[in-house]
Amino acid sequence: MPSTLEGQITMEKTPSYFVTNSAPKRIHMMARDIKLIIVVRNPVTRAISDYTQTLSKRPEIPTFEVLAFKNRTLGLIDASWSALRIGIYALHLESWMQYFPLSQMHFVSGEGLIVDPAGEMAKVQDFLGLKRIVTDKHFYFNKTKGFPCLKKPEDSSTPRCLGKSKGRTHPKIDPDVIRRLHKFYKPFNMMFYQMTGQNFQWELEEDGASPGSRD
Ligand SMILES: Nc1ncnc2c1ncn2[C@@H]1O[C@H](COP(=O)(O)OS(=O)(=O)O)[C@@H](OP(=O)(O)O)[C@H]1O
Repeated sequence: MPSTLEGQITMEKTPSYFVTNSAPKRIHMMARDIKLIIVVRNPVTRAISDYTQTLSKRPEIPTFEVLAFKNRTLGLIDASWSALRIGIYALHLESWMQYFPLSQMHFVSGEGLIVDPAGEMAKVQDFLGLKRIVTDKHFYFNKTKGFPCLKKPEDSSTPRCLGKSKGRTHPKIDPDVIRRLHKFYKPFNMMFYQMTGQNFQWELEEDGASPGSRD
């Protein structure tokens, strides 16, 4: 990682740190005053997105419905399947809270990032103590992509959307499985809202009408 000069902030992005048990202690040893940004979305949609990504690389894997259960008849969810385990945010956050105060953490709503990217970016910039440089002016909604894109990135004069692997169409999942997963996550989500003091309102999405969700 390059040295950070006066007036610069060094950023590092590794989504898997949030769910790596050893990460909080190691990061605390490296820089205890670090600021942590965690992007979270409805864990059910997150799991389907995760599965979609794996499926694109390994089309032979079993269906989502098969992988999600230890025993489907008994309704026993396989919480050890990484696509599902990652979404138990309260569990992962607990390890971080043993080393870092909440004031050093900022939670970005994945849904908010799609419906109001400038609003989420304003909160990120405030958290980092930066001027609100990135605003509404920087985004436009790309109808073909179905997501917001950057009007004009720093290094180019043409608009830029995220790549093809972001915002892929998800496979259709059995609605009963979706319902069971919502039920499974509900207590963990409640715990997460309590721990963060933020209500992400994922329970309102149980009818499948989540903002930005195409499941
Ligand atoms: N602007 C914009 N354009 C495209 N996609 C967007 C955008 N904002 C948020 N998203 C959502 O980001 C999801 C992919 O994020 P990932 O967590 O897989 O990214 S990463 O692997 O951590 O880089 C991706 O999930 P999928 O829809 O499942 O592909 C999107 O829903």
